[in-house]
Amino acid sequence: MPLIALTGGIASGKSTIARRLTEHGAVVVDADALVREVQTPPSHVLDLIAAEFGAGIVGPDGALDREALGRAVFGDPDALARLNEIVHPAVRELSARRFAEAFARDPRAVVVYDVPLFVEARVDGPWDLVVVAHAPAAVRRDRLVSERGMTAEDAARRIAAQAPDAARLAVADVVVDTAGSLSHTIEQVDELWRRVRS
Ligand SMILES: CC(C)(COP(=O)(O)OP(=O)(O)OC[C@H]1O[C@@H](n2cnc3c(N)ncnc32)[C@H](O)[C@@H]1O)[C@@H](O)C(=O)NCCC(=O)NCCS
Ligand SMILES: Nc1ncnc2c1ncn2[C@@H]1O[C@H](COP(=O)(O)OP(=O)(O)OP(=O)(O)O)[C@@H](O)[C@H]1O
Repeated sequence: MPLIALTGGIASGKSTIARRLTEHGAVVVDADALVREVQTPPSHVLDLIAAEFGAGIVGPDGALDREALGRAVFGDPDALARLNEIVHPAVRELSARRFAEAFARDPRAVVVYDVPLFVEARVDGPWDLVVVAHAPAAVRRDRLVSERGMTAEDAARRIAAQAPDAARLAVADVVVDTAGSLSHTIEQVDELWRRVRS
């Protein structure tokens, strides 16, 4: 039955942790995927985004131009706040539905919500555990540059658009140290799984 929130800054290793938990049998609900789902046309959320940020934010195929919207919001806190106000309520509703569906299918399921903006969006819920993936911002910035091809400036803007490490650590029940080797991360996740399953 446990409902677990998994958060961490960008490139902190949440996906790595979520994948390992899936291998153990957890049901992972991915907030980034829910964001994409509520933005896929036909979509009331997409209509609101176009009304707020201009029709140029929607490509010729009718889909959201993510790069253009990213340029508009990362680096402009007011614009980002307006985007969040449009997107987050829809994601909140959809996530609650997904948790309920997972527990209806299997009341003993371990459901993990992979949610980057747990702190920023004040995502509330009856969490049994809050797990924070933690690697210092400098490590995450280097990963964004070397592995995702971002410029150092883009990486810094994305990181600055999120809560500081201390704010996430303050709400953690469990911290997974993701600054070391991948096998060190996996070992900690396996330990976490034993704890939630015992
Ligand atoms: C601005 C958008 C179009 C950029 O799309 P893009 O494909 O470049 O990035 P993607 O969605 O894959 O996000 C990658 C990472 O960026 C960070 N990020 C995304 N949105 C935000 C945000 N609103 N505030 C801070 N960080 C964010 C997160 O760490 C996320 O995991 C998109 O991120 C978006 O619509 N964001 C608003 C909704 C949101 O809050 N998403 C975060 C998940 S809860
Ligand atoms: N010890 C580690 N634990 C986890 N990931 C690591 C570690 N060392 C290096 N990495 C790398 O760091 C990157 C983390 O990216 P990942 O997609 O897992 O992060 P994320 O938190 O899900 O990011 P996002 O917020 O952008 O969705 C991966 O490329 C992963 O291989």
